Amino acid sequence: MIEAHDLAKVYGAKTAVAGVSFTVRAGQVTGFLGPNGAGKSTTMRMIMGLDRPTSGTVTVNGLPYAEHKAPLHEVGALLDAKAVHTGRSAYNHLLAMAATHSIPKKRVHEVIEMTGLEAVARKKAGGFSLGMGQRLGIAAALLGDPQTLILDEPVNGLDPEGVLWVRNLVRYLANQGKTVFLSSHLMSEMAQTADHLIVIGRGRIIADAPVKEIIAGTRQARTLVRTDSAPQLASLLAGNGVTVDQSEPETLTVTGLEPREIAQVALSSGVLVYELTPQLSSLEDAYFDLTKDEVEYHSHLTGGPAVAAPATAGK
Ligand SMILES: Nc1ncnc2c1ncn2[C@@H]1O[C@H](COP(=O)(O)OP(=O)(O)OP(=O)(O)O)[C@@H](O)[C@H]1O
Repeated sequence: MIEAHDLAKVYGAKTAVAGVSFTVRAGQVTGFLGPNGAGKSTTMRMIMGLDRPTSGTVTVNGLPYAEHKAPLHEVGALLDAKAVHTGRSAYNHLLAMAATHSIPKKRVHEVIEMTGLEAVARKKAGGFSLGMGQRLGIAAALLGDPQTLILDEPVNGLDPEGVLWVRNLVRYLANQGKTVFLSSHLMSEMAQTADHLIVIGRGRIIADAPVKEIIAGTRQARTLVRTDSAPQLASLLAGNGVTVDQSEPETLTVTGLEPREIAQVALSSGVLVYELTPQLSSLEDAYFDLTKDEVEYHSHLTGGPAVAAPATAGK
């Protein structure tokens, strides 16, 4: 378990983390999501004792990281996949780490196998691709079979097979009762991987809830409507907080009304409707809604979540 209380980090005039409190629980995958510069890496570094908090506290399994006698058995972290001694082979790198905690060679072989590094284990880590470096970083994090895992952008640089592998691995570890804390910019990835999300924007927590609640809670109901009288129905529905977007001749997307209310309007005007489908909002939509006021560098999001402003028909 990870527990942060009023945790803050200020660099000169810059407040990177503005006093956050949260709990990351065992037995589930918790995603740490936020735009660039939101404070994710700084928070993770403070958890790992690599950055001293300006104020507040953070503990891992009940103690500050530095007070654990055998930290590799408590918490494994992937914070910077490039932080590997480049001249050493992957095997020797892991062996050297293992030696600091009297971890047997057998475990080194195990983590190499778990991370699919067998073929390159004797090669110098300096020549590794980004994806291989990520796998090695994850192998190192798993070495002490820790109760808590902290992975900063673990799918960064991985191919689709690697992404799937990370997803299955973290799920497996959470099912074993471990605490898994994972950061990512990839909202779609989080939707498939995490059970619970902590969303951070400009150093503050803006959501801390199960993924399902975040998806369900932030958007107004949207309904796909198919009708042979699209312009007529659009003008009947639009206005008073209801927006209607016509994407195809017989297709409308209605925001702000429940399907039953749309059907009622259509019925009372004699308009034929042949499909009414509630649209589930994606995590990407929810994330964009949550963070739209919290983005430090707006340009970083312009190529990101595609949330088209609905056009209002009939105006
Ligand atoms: N050593 C430092 N000195 C000064 N400012 C820093 C330092 N480290 C981070 N910051 C600033 O603190 C803020 C939070 O940075 P942080 O790296 O924690 O964000 P992040 O959410 O991990 O972002 P990204 O996804 O881009 O890595 C940013 O504005 C960053 O520029």
